[in-house]
Amino acid sequence: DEIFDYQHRCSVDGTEWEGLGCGTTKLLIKGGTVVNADHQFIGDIYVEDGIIQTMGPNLPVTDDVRVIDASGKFVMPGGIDPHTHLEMPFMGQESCDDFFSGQAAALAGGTTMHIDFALPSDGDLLKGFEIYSKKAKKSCTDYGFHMAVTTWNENVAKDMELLVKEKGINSFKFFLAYKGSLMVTDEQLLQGFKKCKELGALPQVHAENGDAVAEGQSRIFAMGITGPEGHALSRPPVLEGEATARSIRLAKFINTPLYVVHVMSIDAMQEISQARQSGQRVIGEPIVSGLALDDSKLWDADYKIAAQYVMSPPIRSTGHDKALQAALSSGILQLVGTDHAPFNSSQKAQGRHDFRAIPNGVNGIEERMHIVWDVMVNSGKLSPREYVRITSTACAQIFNIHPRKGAILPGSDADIIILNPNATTRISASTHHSRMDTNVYEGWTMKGNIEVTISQGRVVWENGRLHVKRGVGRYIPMAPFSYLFDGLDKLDLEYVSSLKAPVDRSTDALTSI
Ligand SMILES: NC(=O)NCCC(=O)O
Ligand SMILES: [Zn+2]
Ligand SMILES: [Zn+2]
Repeated sequence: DEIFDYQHRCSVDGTEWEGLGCGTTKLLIKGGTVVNADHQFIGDIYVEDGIIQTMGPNLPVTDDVRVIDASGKFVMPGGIDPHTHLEMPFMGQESCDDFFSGQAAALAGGTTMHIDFALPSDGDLLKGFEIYSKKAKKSCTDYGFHMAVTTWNENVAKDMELLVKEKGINSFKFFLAYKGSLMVTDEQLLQGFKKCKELGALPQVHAENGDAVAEGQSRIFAMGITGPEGHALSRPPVLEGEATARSIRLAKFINTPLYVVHVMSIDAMQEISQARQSGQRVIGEPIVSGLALDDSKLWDADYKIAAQYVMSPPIRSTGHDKALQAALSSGILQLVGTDHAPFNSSQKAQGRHDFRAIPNGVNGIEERMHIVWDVMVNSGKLSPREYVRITSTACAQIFNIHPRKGAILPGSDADIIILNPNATTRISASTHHSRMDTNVYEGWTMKGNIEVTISQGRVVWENGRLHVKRGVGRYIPMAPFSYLFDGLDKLDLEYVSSLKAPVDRSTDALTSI
């Protein structure tokens, strides 16, 4: 935590804050281009008590208000990362960013909220939720949870109900990969989908065929390929396409909406495209590494470099990245996450002689907003408004926290970023705020810099300095039955009425015997 530059301490509303500007609870962000997902205008935003109060041209200002000049810059909702793994126990390691360091990194990169995946503890969902809630007490920004379901029994069903009705959970992730640990069978997946639908919770899938991955790993290892490149070779896109197609079809059979996390390949993206074209409610989430990187580094002769890029589903060969970008532009895919699952080089060293033991995961929580700006907006593939939609608003809508989050509107939380399109950003492990000792975007240089991040109405990132405090991050409960569930009952009725009438056999020969 010594990396953070605390200038002074002060007390505001009984809370101790550290850092420059920490005492300012009244802010006027002046003259910027204010961008929402559906409209933009040049004007001011007035913030007080952590809430956006008013917006418009030339708002009046009093002496006790701090004015931030945003002319020539974009003023946008803070990023919401729908997919992170902080302090995650996984493959014999624990991801090296905790809820403080990971969130501090997020704030330095313009992300003001994230949704982390809480894992069950020995299959116990409630216990897992409590453990994660405790870990998150050190939070310095707002967060929510998805809950993973890794087995099926009566207790799981009961816990799901309690988590949705009393604990603010409205999404559950099912792993179709990681055989022998997190993976569920089709039967378990079906039961989970049914329960999700009943509760109005969104099922999410990690779509890779875990049985086939295990087979692929044995095959590639037996060929003498033991290094990080073996990871990509052992779980090709066809296995992601298969599991994506299977989960989409099972979701159709149950008539539930579905969210496919970390879409990494053309194969998976095309399945989502086809389902959406047929009218099925499927959400596709690409992640930054899939949009911006290719698999070439997995073949680097230096193990430390190659192992950094090991994640699942794997980062694919050139071509998949461009296709995913295009799918995002055209609306086939809806929002961008990171799957920030940071394992540093000493943790990655665990798989030095066997790629199957390399902890899976890459960094991204701090880089997402900049890389997506570069890859999608600087390239002309998306407008700033669309950028806001895929980095913030769509996530808030899907997880039912809009317009509290994901919007610059009177009454919304004052989670705001100021992006200077003419300034330059350079990404490096030597300057980032995550605890990772490497960065998969090392050396990436781009036009556009998030100069200011405001979280809960306070300036937490400014002039290249973080001003954050443990424990002020709030758990944001998420209500069930988002817009994705509207009208599902009508489709259920349509299904029932489409069934051909059953045959009356009461008078046939066998019955009368
Ligand atoms: N993706 C990855 O490699 N690690 C995190 C766990 C997961 O999301 O599957
Ligand atoms: Zn996953
Ligand atoms: Zn993940």
